[in-house]
Amino acid sequence: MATSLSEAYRDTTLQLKHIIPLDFDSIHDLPESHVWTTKDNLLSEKGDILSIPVIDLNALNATELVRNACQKWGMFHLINHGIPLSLVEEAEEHARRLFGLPVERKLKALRSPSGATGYGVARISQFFSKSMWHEGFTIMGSAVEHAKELWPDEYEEFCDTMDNYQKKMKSLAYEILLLILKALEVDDQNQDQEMNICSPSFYQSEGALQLNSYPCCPNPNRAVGLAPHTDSLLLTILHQNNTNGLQIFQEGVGWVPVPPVSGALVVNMGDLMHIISNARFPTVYHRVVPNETKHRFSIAYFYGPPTDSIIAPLSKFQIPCFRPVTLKDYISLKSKHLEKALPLLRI
Ligand SMILES: C=C1C[C@]23C[C@H]1CC[C@H]2[C@@]12CCC[C@@](C)(C(=O)O1)[C@H]2[C@@H]3C(=O)O
Ligand SMILES: O=C(O)CCC(=O)C(=O)O
Ligand SMILES: [Fe+2]
Repeated sequence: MATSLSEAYRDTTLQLKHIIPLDFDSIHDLPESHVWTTKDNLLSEKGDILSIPVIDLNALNATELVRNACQKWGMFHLINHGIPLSLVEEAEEHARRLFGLPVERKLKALRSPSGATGYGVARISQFFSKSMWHEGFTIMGSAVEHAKELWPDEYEEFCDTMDNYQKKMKSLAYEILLLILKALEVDDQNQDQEMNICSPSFYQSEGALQLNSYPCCPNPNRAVGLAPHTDSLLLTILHQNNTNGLQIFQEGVGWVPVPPVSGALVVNMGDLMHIISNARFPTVYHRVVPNETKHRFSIAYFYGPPTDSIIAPLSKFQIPCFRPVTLKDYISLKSKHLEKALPLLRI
């Protein structure tokens, strides 16, 4: 039996203090545990004029637009993506309902120290001495076990919405992946072969869903919503509610805000895409800054191949700059070395 994604994320080293979020409802001042002194808050001076491209999935020149956006930013806003707005709104509504529960209730669905799913702080928290102004809920496959802990009698609607959302995201992610392979000039003939490099059973990948909540913050300048990181898998599809906060880092430019575009989903490249594109596409280093007056919610879908797939630069690249790695091994490298995982694979 192949290892499931949640098994690959099983961790035996995490401690409970690295899982339980703050009880935001009862806090009126920023506690010392959440004050980040080293945070460089500097936004790019060109930040206002720089903006992440908006791409229409049905545009005739979508491939070229995706190629340029991926090369320059590793990120784009996607419109005409075919996901009904009603489904996105429904999922956001469920996320609000979940994070709005009293803390005792949310803690019933706490991620276990060795587990991958449920309520808790972001996994990367263990690498930082200060805590983030954030709470999350991770779903891999069915959410039913944790949903029952949150709402013993009325968990079904939540599960149905999350199932449906994941299913739609998965087919959209696949469509985007094909577009990206085209953008990388993998011709149709080679496509099957290239897909096999990613996986013999690519279509069985499950992906993961992360609901994020960043409550209003009493002192946003000294706090961090989500610390800078890159996403590990192939690509991420993000819905952000109408609240600023997401920023991406560009070498030589600084932090660039990614304000929400109504109706659009944000697509960003992850570490695995950086590998298969032989470093032609950057993996996006991003963070979230908190807000004093608006509560930010976001929903991220992480798309990747099955965990036993071998990840390597596409065969068209004659001088590969990464050595092959299975996703399972990459996950364990990343959980030990965070952003030093990718350089460790450099040839
Ligand atoms: C499939 C994934 C992707 C994960 C781990 C696992 C489930 C939760 C995802 C996140 C969500 C929050 C940021 C991140 C960096 C984190 O701490 O947990 C992500 C991470 C990754 O992209 O590495
Ligand atoms: O809230 C956001 O916009 C960012 C979320 C994110 O980066 C993640 O879940 O990996
Ligand atoms: Fe992320």
